[in-house]
Amino acid sequence: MPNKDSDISLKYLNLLSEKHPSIQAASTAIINLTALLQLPKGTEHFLSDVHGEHEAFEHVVRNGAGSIWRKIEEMFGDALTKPERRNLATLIYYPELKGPLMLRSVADRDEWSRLTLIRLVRFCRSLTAKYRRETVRGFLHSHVADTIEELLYDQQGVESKTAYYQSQIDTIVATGSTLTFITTLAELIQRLAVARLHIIGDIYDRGPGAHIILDSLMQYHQVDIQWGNHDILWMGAAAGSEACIANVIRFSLRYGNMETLENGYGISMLPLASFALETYQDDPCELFIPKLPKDHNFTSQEIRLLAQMQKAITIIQFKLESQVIKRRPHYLMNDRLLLDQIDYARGVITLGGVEHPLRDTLFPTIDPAAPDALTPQEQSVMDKLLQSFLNSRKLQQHTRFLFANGSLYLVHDGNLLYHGCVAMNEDGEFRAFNVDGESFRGRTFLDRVDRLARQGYFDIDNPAQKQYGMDVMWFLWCAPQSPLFGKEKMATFERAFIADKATHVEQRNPYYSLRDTPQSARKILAEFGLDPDRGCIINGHVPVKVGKGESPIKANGRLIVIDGGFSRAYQKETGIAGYTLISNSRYLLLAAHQPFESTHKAVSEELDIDTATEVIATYPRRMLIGDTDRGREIQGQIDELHALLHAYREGLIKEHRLD
Ligand SMILES: O=P(O)(O)OC[C@H]1O[C@](O)(COP(=O)(O)O)[C@@H](O)[C@@H]1O
Ligand SMILES: [Mn+2]
Repeated sequence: MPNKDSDISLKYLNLLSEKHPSIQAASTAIINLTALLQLPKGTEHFLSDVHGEHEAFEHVVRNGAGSIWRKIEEMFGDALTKPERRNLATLIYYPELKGPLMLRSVADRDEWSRLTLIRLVRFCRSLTAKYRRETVRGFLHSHVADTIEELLYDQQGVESKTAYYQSQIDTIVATGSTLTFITTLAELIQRLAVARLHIIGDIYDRGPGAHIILDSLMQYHQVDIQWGNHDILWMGAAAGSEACIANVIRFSLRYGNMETLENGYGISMLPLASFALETYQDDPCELFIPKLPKDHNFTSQEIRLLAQMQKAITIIQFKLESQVIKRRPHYLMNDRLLLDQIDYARGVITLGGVEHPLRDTLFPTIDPAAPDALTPQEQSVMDKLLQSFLNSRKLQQHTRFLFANGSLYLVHDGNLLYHGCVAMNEDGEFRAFNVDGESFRGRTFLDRVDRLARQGYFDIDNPAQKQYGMDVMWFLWCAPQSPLFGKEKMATFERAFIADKATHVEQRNPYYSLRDTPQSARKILAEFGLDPDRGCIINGHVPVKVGKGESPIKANGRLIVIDGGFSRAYQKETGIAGYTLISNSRYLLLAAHQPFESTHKAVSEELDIDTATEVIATYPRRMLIGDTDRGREIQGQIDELHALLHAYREGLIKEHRLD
């Protein structure tokens, strides 16, 4: 029992009594919450660097990173043939697509329906064991909740109920409700299989479907996001940062991936296209030919236009970035003022005292006397693009979702989740970031830039502060000390204009070598108030070169990198096609996925993703909800309810309802 003189104020207890208006209501809440703590913790999945590969993402979420297939094998391994199990799995993953196909193709619809419903109920029932009945009911639409609940909690084998149960199945079929119930059961299975999803950054860029992933995450029952550099870039663009807008467009054009910009967010490329056509009409723009997938369907004219647009926006980007760097000297990025280092007459650039010939010397919009000044036409293009970004309802909705459900890092159940790094010096100390005479490092630095990024989006009453925040969002995209980037430079200019590959190298922050040592990981865990002996840092951002023998598990298990290359651009480097880290009530598992073909093939050919799963850690006992952060929150609620009960009983608060 909590102590009587808890410091919970009477005012707060009065508020609480509105929600629990009687002694019995408060007691019932205590009973339910206390029992909840005894349930096994929910299964959580961690993903990162999905980079717009929406079909692969959808599949690994729908198939529970392979856990649903394993359970089907376990439950139906003897009763069903492998083709029947594959069919059932595909139906569970894509009920809305596979269900209609099956109903049209099976010989005996009613028989298939009955059998399938019974199997899905059985499968679903096995997953409900970890949930309160009320929670499961909360996942169901009201028009089917009663029936589903009766089917799920049917007392197996009780003579009197068998006919009752069978009749429900038969009547579902007879009333033509099979598809509704198959879909409901399948979606319930997907929900029950994964209690919570953690996305550790880089939803956007390179692949075509970031906007589709965001829509899907907005519908997901429990999700948190730790922003990646690509995410904060799009968030900065949505906030109205011109430097971020230019980068977002350049990156999309680089991959010829206009779906998110044009179809997802309705951003018109017309102003940029017409400006590029006119300004670069005689320029082959060869260095800016987009990196296109083999199966692209662009015409040669379209590819040429994309190249002209990419060059046009790249020059605008460099100018805008120079402006940011000059107005934020504390970013210490003057080495990136590259336009000022170019001898336009000779077509060379001097970097670190070394002269490099430029592979492209056509800069029709650059005035050597003021290289980072936008021409009136460039400014007009940026003005129109800015309006397009600000007025895109879907982009603004996704951005607000990322702010509401996301952050720079997350401390969760003793673990620390962030996309990139915590900037360190060679000696393993946290790198200080100095501004206005103040020094920020480690956790205080991450907290500061998290808040400044939010100001960059929300602080519309204070334009100067908002601009400061928007510049921070650009800083987080590409600055050496950014916790989302962590490389000495983003060598976009060098990779485009300089042949010498030595200038293309992006030296990583010392964090990336120190992260292999347990003491650095332990230092970071302690910095964030976590147990250095048991906590785990979970990162994305830098692809794990699995094919070359690199392990995702670093620092004796204190740090795990889960960027397994969902992005097709990185699969050569990683040798796999993405990781899912799985934390359930017994184990910490790492699932390594093989490449995913397509949703169409997954449904029509019943192809699944081959996933190899390895146990990373086995918990000493089954972890309960009571062992988690959520459990600690619930315990707090229980303590408050005991105080309320006490207040009712001591006559300090009157009952509002006579239960
Ligand atoms: O070759 P691409 O796709 O342009 O990517 C190169 C750029 O992307 C980065 O790797 C950042 O993107 P990631 O966070 O996805 O790695 C930069 O370091 C690099 O300059
Ligand atoms: Mn990244």
